[in-house]
Amino acid sequence: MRLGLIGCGNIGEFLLKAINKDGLLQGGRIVSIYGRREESAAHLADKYGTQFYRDFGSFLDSNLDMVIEAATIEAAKEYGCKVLEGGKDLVLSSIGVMADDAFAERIREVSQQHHVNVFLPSGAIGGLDVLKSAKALNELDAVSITTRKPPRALSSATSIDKETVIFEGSAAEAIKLFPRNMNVAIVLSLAGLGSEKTTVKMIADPEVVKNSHLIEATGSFGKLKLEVENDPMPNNPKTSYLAALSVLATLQNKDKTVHVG
Ligand SMILES: NC(=O)C1=CN([C@@H]2O[C@H](COP(=O)(O)OP(=O)(O)OC[C@H]3O[C@@H](n4cnc5c(N)ncnc54)[C@H](OP(=O)(O)O)[C@@H]3O)[C@@H](O)[C@H]2O)C=CC1
Ligand SMILES: O=C([O-])CC(=O)C(=O)O
Repeated sequence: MRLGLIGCGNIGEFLLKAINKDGLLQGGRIVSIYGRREESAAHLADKYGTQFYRDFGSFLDSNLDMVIEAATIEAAKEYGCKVLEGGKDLVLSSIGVMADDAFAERIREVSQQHHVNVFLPSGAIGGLDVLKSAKALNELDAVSITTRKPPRALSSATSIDKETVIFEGSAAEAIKLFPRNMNVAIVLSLAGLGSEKTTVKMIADPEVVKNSHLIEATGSFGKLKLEVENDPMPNNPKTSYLAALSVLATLQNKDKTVHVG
């Protein structure tokens, strides 16, 4: 499987190391990367034996089977449909882009037209399997996420010196205000009740070093309560290491014939 990568930051470099250096994706290799900053992307291309493209068209034409987006919501919006129209599967990290209903609808249409797949990894959270089962008979009643991060992981809250609730509202509002921290709320919305009905609480807490997410849900199945306490990525405290692992796991599982969960 020939993979292309958009974005050469934390998740991008994690994938380059895991796949191209450590061989953790059987039969797969990142052969092309697309980035904005030539100096860092060219260095990574050299380090991990791949080709760097500055021109998106040439990147897409480099005989790829699948493209992984690990950049930003804006980049996902700009390039997502082009990838699918080019006949390639797509893995999105910046899942917040799917909070835009018109864009999400377009992604569904284009992927059907071109017979390609879009993968939305569970990212920095879990419990999506429970929500999907719980709503099989439309009997999922409520879903919430409480995110607690150190202030330095929340760029808008750098001067906070005691535990502070910095946001309470819907997932739809949360992703607009915190596009680098609330992708989790949108994947949760997609698995459950949608971004208007999924409720979010964000806490900046100077006492913690981990990024924790508490998922709670109720329905005819009973109750869900799941908390992950994530170590941050070394170079980007906003991003949890689990988010990078989940992109790799999505790639490792995509062609399995026996599906778990
Ligand atoms: N689903 C989930 O649970 C999670 C999702 N995420 C999301 O995943 C994405 C990647 O995260 P992470 O790797 O930590 O982020 P980083 O900020 O470490 O890296 C992002 C990279 O994307 C590049 N980039 C930005 N815009 C473009 C563009 N238009 N074209 C090409 N490259 C671009 C940046 O380059 P430059 O240096 O030029 O800006 C940078 O190299 C983010 O959107 C993040 O919010 C993160 C955590 C959890
Ligand atoms: O990595 C995390 O803990 C969550 C995050 O930033 C996001 O969902 O955007």
